Amino acid sequence: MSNVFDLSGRKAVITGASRGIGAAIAQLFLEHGAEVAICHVADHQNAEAFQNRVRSRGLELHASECDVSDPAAVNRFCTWAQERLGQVDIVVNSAGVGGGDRPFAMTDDQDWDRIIGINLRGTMLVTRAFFAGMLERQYGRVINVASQLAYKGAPGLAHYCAAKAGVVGFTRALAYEGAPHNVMVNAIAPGPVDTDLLRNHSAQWLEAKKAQLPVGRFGQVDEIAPTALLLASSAGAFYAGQTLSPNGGDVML
Ligand SMILES: NC(=O)C1=CN([C@@H]2O[C@H](COP(=O)(O)OP(=O)(O)OC[C@H]3O[C@@H](n4cnc5c(N)ncnc54)[C@H](O)[C@@H]3O)[C@@H](O)[C@H]2O)C=CC1
Ligand SMILES: CC(C)c1ccc(C(=O)O)c(O)c1O
Repeated sequence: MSNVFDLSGRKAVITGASRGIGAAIAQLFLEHGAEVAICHVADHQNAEAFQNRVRSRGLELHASECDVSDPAAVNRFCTWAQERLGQVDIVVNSAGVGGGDRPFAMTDDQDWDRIIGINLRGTMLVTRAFFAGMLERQYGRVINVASQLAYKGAPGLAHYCAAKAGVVGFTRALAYEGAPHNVMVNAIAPGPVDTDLLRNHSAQWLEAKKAQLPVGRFGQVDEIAPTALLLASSAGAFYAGQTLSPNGGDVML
């Protein structure tokens, strides 16, 4: 019987995947037969531990450092990934940073540029490095990790919410260019997920956040990764320009 979630023979690049949501997606893709290259920033310990875990199961994970907001670093990383994988079929833009819960009036241009640079510009840079090749080969999947805060907004996170809303818009626009060529561009907009990024917030912030959630708890990374597998595999072949929200019912569209 065919497995519509099978990724055998597929080559995937996943940014921000030394830990958290990106790592869970990389793990699931490997388990479904994909060859995977990841990047991270200054997180060698987690990246190596992840590689060792994968190797102990007889699989191989390519990992490198790359700041996705730096065009030169992105070019080097994308060339490096293609040397290891060959033609890349799937790109998952998961690299992201939060805003530190700082009121807008206290932020400066540097804060804004950093958050937009990594979350939005980084998504664009990495996608652009692979998009033309996907169009040429008439096959590709781009999966952008946004956030439900793109819809909800949140105090102290104006730059982050703007960046993630930008990712949703970028996803829709690019889907029009990709879909006629079987290059499907979609996004995932999770609710709050228990990762280092979320744990950066104060205990008080986290308690208040949890109390707002219909399910009364944060998501786990393994509850987000299957949505990426759906969008990456033949099971998701008819999705274009969509933003799917595994969010425990916090935002219902
Ligand atoms: N944790 C959450 O509650 C939610 C997270 N998200 C999004 O999910 C994505 C993943 O977040 P988490 O796994 O929670 O974060 P995390 O902090 O656990 O992992 C972040 C990953 O991104 C990498 N990274 C950070 N800056 C980078 C840069 N400049 N270039 C390349 N890689 C970089 C880190 O090295 C790490 O591998 C982000 O885009 C985030 O905005 C969306 C909704 C909710
Ligand atoms: C960790 C980031 C800043 C974050 C925090 C909270 C939510 C949420 O309440 O939905 C998110 O979606 C996030 O991306």
